[in-house]
Amino acid sequence: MARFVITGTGTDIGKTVFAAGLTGLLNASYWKPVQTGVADPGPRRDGPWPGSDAAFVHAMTGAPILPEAIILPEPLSPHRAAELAGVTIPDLTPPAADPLVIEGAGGVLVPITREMLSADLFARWGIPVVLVATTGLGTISHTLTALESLRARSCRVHGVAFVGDDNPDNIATIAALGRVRALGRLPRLDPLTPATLSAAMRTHFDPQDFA
Ligand SMILES: Nc1ncnc2c1ncn2[C@@H]1O[C@H](COP(=O)(O)OP(=O)(O)OP(=O)(O)O)[C@@H](O)[C@H]1O
Ligand SMILES: C[C@H](N)[C@H](N)CCCCCC(=O)O
Ligand SMILES: [Mg+2]
Repeated sequence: MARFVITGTGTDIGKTVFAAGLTGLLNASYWKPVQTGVADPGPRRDGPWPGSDAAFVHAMTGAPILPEAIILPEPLSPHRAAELAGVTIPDLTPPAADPLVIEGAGGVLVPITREMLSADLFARWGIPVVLVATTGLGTISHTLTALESLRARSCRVHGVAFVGDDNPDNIATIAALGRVRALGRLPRLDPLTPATLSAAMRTHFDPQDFA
């Protein structure tokens, strides 16, 4: 089985870019169960909604995209975006695809509902969790805090994937104090293209670490 949940130390930190890279590296399918901040494009096109994380992953990899369980227009936490849309979050049982890369919304404790946080869902799934973290100042506390939150909820922590400029001591410190595998580091790519992302993933990550 090669099924992984991609979560992060927060929102906007690089989960989708890393998830796209991992999806390509593993020849996996991709699933974003709850997407917020994306407006309905009208009659659903044959494919991911423009502006969604799934649309980015598909553009970067051409990978099979499994439809979101729910897409909400407000760029907010799922619990609040659903309330404002007047809907309830549906059942979020992962598809059976394998290999499969699942991307969470925002950081590890983002509320899916007012009763269930993202990490609670990941624990229920029992799928290994990859925590995406930045490399610069501030990441040590953010990452160790996220790891404690995941473990307190019995999530299966697979390792940390870093995004950003190299920072060997921050990475080593997090690995040691967090008792966690540093899986690799994805540099900030410019340009960010299917080719540069694929090359960077092959250079900085080992598929065997996800076997
Ligand atoms: N390795 C990278 N190289 C270049 N740009 C990057 C990289 N990682 C992230 N970015 C850019 O940073 C921004 C945020 O990245 P991304 O969308 O992956 O964040 P996210 O954690 O998935 O956010 P969300 O919580 O909304 O899902 C995007 O504009 C993305 O293109
Ligand atoms: C809108 C954003 N891009 C994500 N989809 C959702 C992020 C929720 C963050 C909630 C929080 O931690 O305050
Ligand atoms: Mg994302």
